Amino acid sequence: MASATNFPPLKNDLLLRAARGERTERAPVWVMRQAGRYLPEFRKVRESHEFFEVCRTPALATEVTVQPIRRYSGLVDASIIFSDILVIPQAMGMEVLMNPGPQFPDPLVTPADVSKLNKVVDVEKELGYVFRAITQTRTALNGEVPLIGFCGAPWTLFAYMIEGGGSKTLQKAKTWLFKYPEESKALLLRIAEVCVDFLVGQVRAGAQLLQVFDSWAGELSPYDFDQFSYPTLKYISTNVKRRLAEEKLPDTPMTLFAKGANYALGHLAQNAGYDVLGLDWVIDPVEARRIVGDKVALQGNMDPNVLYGGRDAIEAAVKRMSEGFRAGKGGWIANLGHGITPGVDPEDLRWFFECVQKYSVL
Ligand SMILES: Cc1c2[nH]c(c1CCC(=O)O)Cc1[nH]c(c(CCC(=O)O)c1C)Cc1[nH]c(c(CCC(=O)O)c1C)Cc1[nH]c(c(C)c1CCC(=O)O)C2
Repeated sequence: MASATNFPPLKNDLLLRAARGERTERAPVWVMRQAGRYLPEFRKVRESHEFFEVCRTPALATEVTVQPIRRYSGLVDASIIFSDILVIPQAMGMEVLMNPGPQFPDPLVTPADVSKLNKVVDVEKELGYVFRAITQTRTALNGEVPLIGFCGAPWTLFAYMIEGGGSKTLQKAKTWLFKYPEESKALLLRIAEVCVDFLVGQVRAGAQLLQVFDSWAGELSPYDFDQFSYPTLKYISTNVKRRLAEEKLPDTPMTLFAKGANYALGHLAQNAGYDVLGLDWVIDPVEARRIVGDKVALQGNMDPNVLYGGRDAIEAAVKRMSEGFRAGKGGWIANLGHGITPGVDPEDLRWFFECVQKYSVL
């Protein structure tokens, strides 16, 4: 396997220091989905290339990953590789379309359908294009900011694979959990194994921080999260860290964004094995810090819709968020509480970055 070394030296390590729990001089800032449709330069690339074509073509993935770094040069402190969480179901043998949301023409209906998935997933073969995109992007970034790699969490991917796309109730995926708990746990573990190989490969290719997106964690009761999602999240952090050490790869900080699972914050901080917990906007920063103690860094958590409220609203929200996170101990990475949406004016996002730079100073 290709091992990427000798990248340009990193000039801005705020993100990595905050992820390790340091109270940095100001908060590093980036936003989830920062490479996306709110940017005209992204829409331009998408005019002539399908979504998954961009993911699979390292030169295009590099270009769109770097777009927000170029536009907001000096204001944004991290890049995240352009890809999607659904590349894992694809690697496992499922077809996924994006039109405009995700759609699986042949979702898993009953546990018998699991036999249709690839028995063994060779991530180098199936997802090598992500690794090549990471290596190219890391070179193109020229050390300006660190590069984040990511994957979807097993529960969220399981839900997509069974629902066949987005869903309001997750009725089909939950039917599996409650009707076929053992088969569900076995499939969740299979997905987790692919996540581990995929994340380790991303570090080998040049990713400097890893984020796991459990976007649908909040749909589970605390008990069911503990039964079905938590064990796979723990499995991922334990095995990624073990493998990185064994393979003498850099010890890489890991972020867990378990959206809506604020009921589990204390437990996750104590036991899940992640360096950073991502927060949605439904929890107050001071309260979140009180719950997690100084065990982890926190990331988040402005409501993405504040970006539609105009400059004064953005400034007031950033000021309040900064005061909350900076009042407590530990590291803080400023971000939104979920992805930025397509209708945001890029100049309003610039203002958000400027406000973070102003108000997060210690
Ligand atoms: C659930 C989920 C998905 N994908 C992802 C998640 C977890 C985060 C979350 O909860 O939002 C993660 C993701 N998707 C994308 C990234 C790229 C990196 C970045 O954050 O800039 C990342 C980290 C690109 C994308 N992934 C997608 C787009 C838009 C598609 C397009 O370009 O036409 C982008 C930029 C498509 C996508 N992909 C997915 C959905 C539901 C959709 C359609 C809805 C939407 O557009 O927001 C699945």
